[in-house]
This record gives sequence, C-alpha cells and structure tokens, in this order.
Amino acid sequence: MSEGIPAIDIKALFGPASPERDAADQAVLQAASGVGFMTIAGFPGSDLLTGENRARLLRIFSLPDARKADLLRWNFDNTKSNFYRGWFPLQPTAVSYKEGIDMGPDVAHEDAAFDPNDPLCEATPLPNEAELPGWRDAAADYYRAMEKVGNTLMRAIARGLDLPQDTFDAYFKGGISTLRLIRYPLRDAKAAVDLSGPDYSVVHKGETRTIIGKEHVDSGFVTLLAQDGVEGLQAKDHGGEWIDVPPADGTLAVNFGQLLERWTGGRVRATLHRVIAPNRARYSIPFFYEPRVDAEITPLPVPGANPFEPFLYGDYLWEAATNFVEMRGIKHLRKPRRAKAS
Ligand SMILES: O=C(O)CCC(=O)C(=O)O
Ligand SMILES: [Fe+2]
Repeated sequence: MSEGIPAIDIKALFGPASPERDAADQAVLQAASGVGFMTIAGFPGSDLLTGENRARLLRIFSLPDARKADLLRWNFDNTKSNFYRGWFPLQPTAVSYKEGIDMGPDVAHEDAAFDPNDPLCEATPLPNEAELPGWRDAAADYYRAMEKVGNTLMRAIARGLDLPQDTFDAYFKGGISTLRLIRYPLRDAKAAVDLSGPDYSVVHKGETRTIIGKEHVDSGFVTLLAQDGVEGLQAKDHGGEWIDVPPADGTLAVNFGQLLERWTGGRVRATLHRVIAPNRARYSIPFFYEPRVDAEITPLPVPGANPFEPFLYGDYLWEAATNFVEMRGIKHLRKPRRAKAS
C-alpha cells in the first residue's frame, strides 16, 4: 500500500517559532525521510503559480526555432561557448522527450558569481527583451520567489534534524540554483524508436503509457516543481510502487535531491521520479535549489548518519549532472577543483 504524498501548508515556516512551525518542520522532515515527496501550499509567491503566470514564463516556447537555436549550448551547437546554461533541444531517440532551457542565478541577481573558467558559473543565454517583452522580469521574479521557498525549507530541514536552523545558510549565499523550463510535446507515432519497448513504455492503471522523462533522482538539495496543470509526474515510494503526483494551482511538488541525501548521511533519501506521457503536450517548471559552487560538504552531527569524505559541491554536481542526456558530452570540460583523497 502506498503511503501517499503529503500535502503540507508551510505558511508557519515563514513566521517566528511557534507550535505550528514545529508541526510544519516535523511534517517536512517526515516527508523528506519517508516517501521523499510532498506538495506545499501557503508560501509567499504561490500567486505566481497560476496558469496565467506560468504562461508568462512558458512563452519562450513560442519563439521561432531559429531564436531558440541562438540559445543552444555547446554540446548541441559547438559554435557556442556556453556549456551548462542554455537551451537543450528535443532528442528523438532519448527516453526523455523534452526541450527547454536551464537558467542560473544571473537571471535574478546582478552580482551572481561569474567565473570564465568554470562552466557552473557561466552566464545564461537569454532571449532579447524585444523578442519577449517582460519575460526576463517574469523569470527573475520567479527565480527569487523560489529561492525564498528553498531557503525556508532548508531551515525547516535543519530544525527537523535538531540542528541550528542556520546550519546550511552560509552554503547557499551565492548559490547556483537552476530554473528550468521544460516542454514535452506529444511523441510522434512514427518516432525514430520503437516506443513499445520496455525502456519507453509502462503499464499504469491498466493503460500503456510512454515514458517521456526517464526515472532519476535530482542532484541538488530540494527541487520545487510547478507542473502547469498536466499530470504525468510519478514518484517511486519505498515499496517500489510508482505513485502519481497530481498537479494543483498554487502548489509546488517538492522532492529531495541527492546532495541532501549525501549531506544528511542518508537520513533524507533522494526519491526516484519519472514522467509518463499524458494525452497532450506537457510543460513543467522545476527549480533546483542549490548551494554555492565552492561549498565544502562535510558530515553533519546527525545521529544515525553515514559518514562520508568531504567534497566540494561543484565537483559533485558536475559529475552527477553531466550523466543526464541533455548534458551529454561535456564531462571532460571541467576538472574537479579538489583531487579525491586516495
Ligand atoms: O517535468 C516534470 O514534472 C519533472 C521534471 C524533472 O524531474 C526534472 O527536470 O528533474
Ligand atoms: Fe527530476
């Protein structure tokens, strides 16, 4: 039997210490260390999560192909010099059938870390203001709103683990969170691959459904996901059962990333999730809340946590992120900043 996905009102997390805040801390930690997914409501910025406001960001998909091609990254167009930020096109033979853009902190903060020698700190290629009037402001507002939610959840997680609430704060000043916009079109029946094969299709509630987002865990700390009203997201619970994560306006689906799993020595577990095709195009807006590139991740004083060798966030992230199909072919372009202890 599935545990189900808890729906948590996190309003009290934005206020002072109170019994309501303690209860919300506990609910978040229980979701984090249990099923690994939750939906949240009641946060500042939840008004951005209406169909109309999401559409302000998703307008980017209406750009002509040639304009999207201007934003491509190096592994899809090697005349470009951006490797990590920018556009990823549809890849017809990949299980994940999606296109979109990855944006960094420079969309929201003028003083965002920029390092010409580190692709994790590169500038995001963006459409011109004249092409999409108001779009850049909408992206900046959304990015900053999600950072606030991520920061508040991070403090709740610290308290839930019986750690000082500012335990993680310094690591996230100058963080390199990613705002991603995704479009999953309907798959062409005459696709370049046999979609009935076991890698591409599953039976869900008696129906054969094509997979359009391959199962994975996210690499960051927490992911705040706006699903734009269309179903398809599923999380794998601890019993191995795939459960639907229903979309709802004004809410975000939250899952916990592999960084948090490692950092807490396994107290929090990153959850596998995937996307199965609905009967229409699907859009989603994940925000991956992440620390600074040079954050040194060391074991926390948490009972029952597995010990680990300290590591730099940027080194870990590059290794993890470059395994995803939209990042293929770039792993060799960034060397770890710290040699592994042998
Ligand atoms: O589109 C979705 O709902 C999920 C996207 C996702 O899991 C990801 O981009 O990591
Ligand atoms: Fe994901």
